[in-house]
Amino acid sequence: MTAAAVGLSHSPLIGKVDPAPDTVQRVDQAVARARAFVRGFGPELVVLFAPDHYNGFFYKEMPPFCLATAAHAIGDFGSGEGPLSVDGRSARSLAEGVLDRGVDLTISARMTVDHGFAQPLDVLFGGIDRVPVVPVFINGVATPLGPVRRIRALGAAIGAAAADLDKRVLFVASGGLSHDPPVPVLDGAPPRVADALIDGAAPTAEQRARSEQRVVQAGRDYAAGTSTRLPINPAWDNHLLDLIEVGDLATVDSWTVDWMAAEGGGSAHEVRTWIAAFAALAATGPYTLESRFYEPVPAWIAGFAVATAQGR
Ligand SMILES: O=C(O)/C=C/c1cccc(O)c1O
Ligand SMILES: [Fe+2]
Repeated sequence: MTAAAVGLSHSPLIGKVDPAPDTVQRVDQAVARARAFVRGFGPELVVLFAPDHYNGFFYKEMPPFCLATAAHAIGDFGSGEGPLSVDGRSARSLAEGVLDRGVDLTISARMTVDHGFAQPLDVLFGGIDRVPVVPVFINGVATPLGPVRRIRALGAAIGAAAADLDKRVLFVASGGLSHDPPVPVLDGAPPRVADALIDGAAPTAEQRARSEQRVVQAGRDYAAGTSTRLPINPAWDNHLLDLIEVGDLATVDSWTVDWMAAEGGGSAHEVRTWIAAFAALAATGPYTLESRFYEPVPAWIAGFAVATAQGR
């Protein structure tokens, strides 16, 4: 088995609230490099770790993480819509391998996913149905969140299980790094919002447009420097990238949930996808970071990072 990994921040604001052209150009270059890396690697299977933003997972039942044997994307913010090409056989085999290794995995035979999954598939592969994929949802917003060491354990179990597949496997992380977008919070939410977060009744087109517009406005406020939300934290973001670069993921085991949110914002826990993906790669053997890009992009409400790593 050969393995590689790509970490890629996502933002639904890309193309909607854009930063200066030179920033877009630098990001485009980093993404083009990641795309070339993926083409060169030629994955037979992609294990995609991504969060959800109350489009597929709700408080009625909110697992800390969940692996899909089938999935479809809703197409929020103009991202890809429709079924993902889930490799059901590999998905079941990974699920068994993870459970055998003592990590209590939830599975979904009909996962609903949003831009968190669709954007990296669109960006890296040109569509959501172009490559055999096993989607793995990692909760990064719905508190209470469990200790991050459990996410590293999940990643390590998935990596070890993937090593039994005899395939070229690419682990992809979607999300982070530090960012604090206006994602709703259940604690103290008015009854109408609480019901939506718990039951997940499909919003009307009008409601969806309103909530997407709220995020767009938040991006404009960040870009203008008038946002009252937590700023992007480049020092924290680069600290995580340093740990990933030197393969010292065990350090995150001592990070507390509250400290991560205080440093990186309400959605900083999307970095759990990075921790899972690189722990998965590390479980297959040592790796080398081939590329690393980082830039804070307030207009996208994202500490925006792109990294590629090759198993040795
Ligand atoms: O409100 C949402 O659905 C998501 C917003 C958002 C904004 C910026 C970066 C992200 O990772 C997001 O998920
Ligand atoms: Fe997100």
